Amino acid sequence: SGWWKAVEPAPKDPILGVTEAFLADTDPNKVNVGVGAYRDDQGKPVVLQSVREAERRILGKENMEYLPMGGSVKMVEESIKLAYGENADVLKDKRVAAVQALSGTGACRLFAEFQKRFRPESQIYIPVPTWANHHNIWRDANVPQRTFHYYHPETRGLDFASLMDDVKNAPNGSFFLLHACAHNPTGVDPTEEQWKEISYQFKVKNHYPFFDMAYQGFASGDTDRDAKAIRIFLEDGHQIACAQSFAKNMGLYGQRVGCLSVICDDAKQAVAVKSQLQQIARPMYSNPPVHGALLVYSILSDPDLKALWHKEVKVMADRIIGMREALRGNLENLGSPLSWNHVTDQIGMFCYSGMTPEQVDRLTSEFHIYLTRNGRISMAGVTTGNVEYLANAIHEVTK
Ligand SMILES: Cc1ncc(COP(=O)(O)O)c(CN[C@@](C)(CC(=O)O)C(=O)O)c1O
Repeated sequence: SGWWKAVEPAPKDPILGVTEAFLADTDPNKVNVGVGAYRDDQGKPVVLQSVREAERRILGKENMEYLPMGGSVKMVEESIKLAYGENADVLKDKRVAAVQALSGTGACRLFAEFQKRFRPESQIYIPVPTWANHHNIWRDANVPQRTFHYYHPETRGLDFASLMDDVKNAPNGSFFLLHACAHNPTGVDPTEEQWKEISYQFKVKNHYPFFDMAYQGFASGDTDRDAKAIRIFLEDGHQIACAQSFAKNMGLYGQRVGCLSVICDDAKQAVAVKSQLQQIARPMYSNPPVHGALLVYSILSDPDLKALWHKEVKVMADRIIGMREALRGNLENLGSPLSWNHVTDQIGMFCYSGMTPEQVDRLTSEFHIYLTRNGRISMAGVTTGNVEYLANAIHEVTK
């Protein structure tokens, strides 16, 4: 007779469930290369110095008032400058409707709800593979999903030809989800030339580009370089939308700081669109949290803190690139019969190893190494201390 007796246990989240299993494991050699959260070479989480300095500066000065439904206007202004470039025309012309969001997830969800409300007949084309939660977000927003080719298993690279076929064959005016940089889970990004071709074809087809930029700065260490796809689409005159996250590039994971921006025809339309985004936020969470927004604003608006942050984000990116080289080198030194070039060709947080779910299961059961069953390795969890152990285990299950 219980009210909720029909409620079944939910399935484990394919990503966050890995962390739970890792934490439950008592083996001293256990390694977590599951969730995409940065760790230093000692395997410890990092709070950036720029963040600690920002905390010091706001200590005792922060109020506890409600933010507006659209969040911190000052933080949002800094955030879209980071995405679009300080001198972007769309900023000068005030054509960007932008609101603070609950990190990247919240920004994606706000857009999905906005898309459903104002383009009820639209669908969304999502790359294969993509971040697992993208499917949940557009499902819960009741936006029908289609897929488009992205990853090429044989080359472990981009299947550009098939991607372009799908872009050309989709109905005119289709919505596409694009990862701006550091594609999750494959680590495979289009080249600048390929982005230009994609942008051109989107013009021809009048497709709508929604960019999820969860790793700006984290991929190459350079925030402008990681925003290259967005800048190309802007130059070509596309009206894009962009979800930003400060979880990874500022290490503000649990502060839930992000931004959703939608480029409009003109300033008047941007005001209207922003007001509608706020209407969606109000019944969902009313208004976003203060603390993280103030940290982001403090860092991006202060030249010294911003310069320090740029240095720190490059240190994180460089450490990961170093671990890619180390992992590939160890695998090659072990005499692996497979090619591991993709470990260093891929970019950002993740290496899409190509291992099968069964091989992943063996890594976990025999070696206490935790990663998602699609073979994605969070390179941030690799250290000089565990890279040999990891390479040996991968070699054992793949040879
Ligand atoms: C492409 C992409 N978009 C958005 C997000 C959302 O992050 P945020 O809401 O914390 O800003 C992630 C995080 N993906 C992680 C790093 C964590 C997760 O799954 O939530 C991952 O391990 O894939 C992501 O990889």
